[in-house]
Amino acid sequence: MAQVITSADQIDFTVDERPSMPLPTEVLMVRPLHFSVDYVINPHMADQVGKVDKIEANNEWELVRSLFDQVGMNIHVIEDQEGLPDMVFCANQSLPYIDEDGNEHVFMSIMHADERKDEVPYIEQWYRQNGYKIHFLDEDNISDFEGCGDAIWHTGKRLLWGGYGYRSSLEAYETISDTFDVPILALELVDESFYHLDTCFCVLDEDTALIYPEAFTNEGLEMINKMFDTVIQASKYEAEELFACNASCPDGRNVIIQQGCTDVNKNLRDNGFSVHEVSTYEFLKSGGSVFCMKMLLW
Ligand SMILES: NC(=O)NCCC[C@H](N)C(=O)O
Repeated sequence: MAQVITSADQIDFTVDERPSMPLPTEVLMVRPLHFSVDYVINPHMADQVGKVDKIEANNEWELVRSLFDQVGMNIHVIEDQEGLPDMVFCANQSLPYIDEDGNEHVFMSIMHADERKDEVPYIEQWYRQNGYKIHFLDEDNISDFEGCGDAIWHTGKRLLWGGYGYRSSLEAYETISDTFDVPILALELVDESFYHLDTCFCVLDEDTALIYPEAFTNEGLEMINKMFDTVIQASKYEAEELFACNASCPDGRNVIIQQGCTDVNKNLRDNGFSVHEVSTYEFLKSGGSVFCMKMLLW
């Protein structure tokens, strides 16, 4: 039965009580040969049309890839497509899941912007080739859902966080919760610079999150504070200009993050995390950084 939770008083379990889910071991990445800013679908892209340095972008992408490799993840690479300049952001076209019997499932996204809709079948093809059970949302009743841009697994737990408001609809989470049989803690996003949950919320381990508080409602903040023992807060500068919260911590220990997030990085180290900085400046021009440049899988 679907359980979509929108306020702290509806949460009738603790994180410890949720069944465990294996940590991801695999990473899917899309090589950005055709990456550019060709249109404006989020505030970060304004004034950046035509301004991507493609060679630099490829160098940055290689360094992101090598960091995931260094922290022990297995990497799978597919090629992007001409005419789909945002395909590199492969957190967005799907939401994968591993069930208690070890079967792999995926929900395919309904992209909010027309410009990105054609990315989804290419990613779907990869899942098909790799034996996933593929699920679809009902496009007649659900207007949009942008995968792990908005739907983020609680590290090591059968528990999902779901952002909504700009790119994903709250209704999508009913179907997902029902199909995957997991509760979903739904967080409304209220600042368009933080248009995906992964721009303002990063689960670091079972007990720790990194957030930009101003992107949420009070109800949302109460849920976050109820479920995490430690909540690290990013400043407006590090969150908005450097995408600090778009970091990735695939193993609950190593954090891969845009270069220069000085205050956040100190906080991460003080809390026992290993910090790996990387430049994603070319991708920031499009409104993305480390987290959205990959998909974590099992
Ligand atoms: N934050 C993410 O998960 N993805 C970044 C997507 C950037 C892309 N230009 C977009 O606006 O959809």
